[in-house]
Amino acid sequence: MTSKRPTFTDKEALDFHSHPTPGKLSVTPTKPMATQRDLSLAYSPGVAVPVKAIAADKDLAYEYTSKGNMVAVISNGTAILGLGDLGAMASKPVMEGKSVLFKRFADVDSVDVEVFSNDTEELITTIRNIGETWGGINLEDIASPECFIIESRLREELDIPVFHDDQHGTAIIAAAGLINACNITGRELQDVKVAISGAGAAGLSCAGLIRHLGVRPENILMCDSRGVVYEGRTEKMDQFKSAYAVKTEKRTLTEAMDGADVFLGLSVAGAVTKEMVASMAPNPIIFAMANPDPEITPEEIKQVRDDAIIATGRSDYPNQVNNVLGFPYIFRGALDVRARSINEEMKVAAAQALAELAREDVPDEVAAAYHGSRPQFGRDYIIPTPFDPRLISFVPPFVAQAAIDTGVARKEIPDMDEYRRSLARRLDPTASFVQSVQAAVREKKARIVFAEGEEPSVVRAAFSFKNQGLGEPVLIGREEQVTRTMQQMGVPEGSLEIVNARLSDRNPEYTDYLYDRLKRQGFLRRDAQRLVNQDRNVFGSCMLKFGDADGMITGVTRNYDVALKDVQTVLDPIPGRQVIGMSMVINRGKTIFIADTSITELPVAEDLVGIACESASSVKALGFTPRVAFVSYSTFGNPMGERAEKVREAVAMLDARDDIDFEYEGDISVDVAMNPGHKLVYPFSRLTDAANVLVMPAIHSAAIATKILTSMSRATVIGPILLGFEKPVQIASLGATVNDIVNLATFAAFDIDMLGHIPAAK
Ligand SMILES: NC(=O)C1=CN([C@@H]2O[C@H](COP(=O)(O)OP(=O)(O)OC[C@H]3O[C@@H](n4cnc5c(N)ncnc54)[C@H](OP(=O)(O)O)[C@@H]3O)[C@@H](O)[C@H]2O)C=CC1
Ligand SMILES: CC(=O)C(=O)O
Ligand SMILES: [Mg+2]
Repeated sequence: MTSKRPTFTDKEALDFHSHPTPGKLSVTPTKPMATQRDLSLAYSPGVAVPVKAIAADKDLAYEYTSKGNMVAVISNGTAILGLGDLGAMASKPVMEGKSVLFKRFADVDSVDVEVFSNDTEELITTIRNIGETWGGINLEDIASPECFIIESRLREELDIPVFHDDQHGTAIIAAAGLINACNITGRELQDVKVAISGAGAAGLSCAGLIRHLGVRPENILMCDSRGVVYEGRTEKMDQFKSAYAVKTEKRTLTEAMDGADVFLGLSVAGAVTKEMVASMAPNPIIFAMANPDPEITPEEIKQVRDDAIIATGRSDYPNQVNNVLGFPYIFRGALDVRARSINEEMKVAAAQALAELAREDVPDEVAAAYHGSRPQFGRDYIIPTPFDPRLISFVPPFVAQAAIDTGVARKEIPDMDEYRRSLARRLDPTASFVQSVQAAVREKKARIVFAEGEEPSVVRAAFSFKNQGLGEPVLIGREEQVTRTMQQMGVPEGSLEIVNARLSDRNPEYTDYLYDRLKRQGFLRRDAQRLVNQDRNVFGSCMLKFGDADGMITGVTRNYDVALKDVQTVLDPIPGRQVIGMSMVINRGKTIFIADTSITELPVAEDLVGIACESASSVKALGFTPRVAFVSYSTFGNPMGERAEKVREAVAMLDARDDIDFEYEGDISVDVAMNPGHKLVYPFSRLTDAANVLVMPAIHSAAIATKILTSMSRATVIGPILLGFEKPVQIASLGATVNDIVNLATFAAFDIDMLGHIPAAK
């Protein structure tokens, strides 16, 4: 297969880490700190009450502090990834990264702690002394063999889970893959012969776990930089390797792999040759997991074998064996039962759960997370991918149950089904939603115009858009200027298409069209010519009109109204449809849509009907069931007023139509509409649940409400998404971030308008 390795420049990686705020983490309070009362409860004197309670019973820290959902990621930087000993400070980006993954995949709060010491005893003392304050400790990137001593001592001395991820995380995922690879090749674990390259943290832990799962000790040949770890060897041995030494005549990795069913690589790139692979048993299982480059590449393996099941630690080949599939979910399960440790049974439960999940049928919403292709259990899909949204609700219950069964849980889970549902609700819905839109867009390979092509943030967004496989960006601008910006951004020359409006051979055709459109509005031909040459929004819109591109993103350098006017110079609404702006607001597991946030200032009843039809159809196209509320300051006529009357008129107009296939209600105030229990007071309401589409009575209420949500809550706001134009154009707000631009470009490529809409008027 060809490498699909995601490409980014060093500058992009640095910018990602420094903008808009240095680092990847921040702390968010869970209590309001608004009033004097809040202050006296949160701090002195109120805080004295939980202090005394915890002093009397330390386990009450789980009730009154964040301990129960807080994991420390601790390192001294002596073995950072495959980069070696680069010190504690250099390990900070990785540790922050692990903390972010904890939050992203399992809603575990986490902070990184770097300890500036390479002394084993000092490290143990330091971690032990701060240990009990956390719900668990994830040790990371600490060199072997010290890591074994540090972890086992801390496990003895602390009453919380201490888990060295590089050992056990890796072992759990490798074991899950091995269980499934054996299943596919018809092998039993107790029969397989395994050669392992690497007798360090990861290699020895893998050997330990697969032994526990049934592989016979004498069938595991460990190799390190000196060859096979055999009984009687003295060179470069320690107590940890000795535990895996076997009686054998074999001395080299070449000999160990001869006839082996399974190879596990946890050593260094290039440790394995094609000849070694060729000598393995039929249908060999080859996990070359060294990072960032495997012991042998899948391409090399395929040159000598067509019957191998292959896995690597990387995301650009099928079957990624990486510990990110493990630690978030293992700790989630452990924390939820307030486990005192993570034991073998919990690790085995996690490995078996991961193996089982890969064998399950992949439903639609999961296929979306796999970039649109539906994986099927088999040689190229032996293990779920990290973005599988089922992981959060599938794996932790097995871990939690194993903790309960083995007596290390402080807490039971009374209702496992409810626990599973609550786990699913923890997942940030933005990420899954954006991913499913991205999956659809990747299939389309749309050509998207980035109209402000000389702007640094636009260049970066275009590069990111292309690298994520979302489509083909076209930058409008002067070549020398765009190229200079690309150089400053570290974007490789020639990697993005640039179109100079002034020099384009499409100008005469675009000018003819525009002149014909504007000639009765006081425009001369040369005015039209000037617009095409000089106005990038006009030129870009002409590209869409003539099919030279599929969508456009603009707005970063001009205010919304100006950009909109430029676009309207060239493009019309879809006949029978209304152009609207719809914002998507995602907060704490809930998604709502607000319209019209950008076009019609004071909508009359007909406009409100159009806004409702447009937004309901779009929301449906995005995979949601729309429940539309025509919101107002009044609820069902109380109090009456001029604006509320327009809203009531709009509802009556919809009532008179027979082509409306979505739920709607109004006039209704926001608090009533968004309360699923509102039927108790208004039993006649036609909404079957809380409204998720809020049609606002005027643009100012829509825009103000959305901005308040953005500023005052942790809500993620996408949009306004522009709907109803004959060609998909999206307008970002002035100074939009690279992420905002990419999101809106993705919506331009998605082209919701083409997905079937109810007309504004019948
Ligand atoms: N995919 C994943 O999720 C993970 C992958 N890894 C990868 O596994 C590898 C090892 O990591 P880790 O166990 O933490 O590191 P360690 O430093 O603890 O262990 C490395 C081991 O590799 C051995 N080794 C070095 N060179 C060779 C060679 N040429 N042939 C055979 N063995 C060799 C070392 O031998 P000796 O003992 O003689 O020095 C040592 O036993 C790294 O590449 C890392 O990226 C690690 C964690 C997770
Ligand atoms: C994946 C990981 O934890 C490592 O490479 O160290
Ligand atoms: Mg690591």
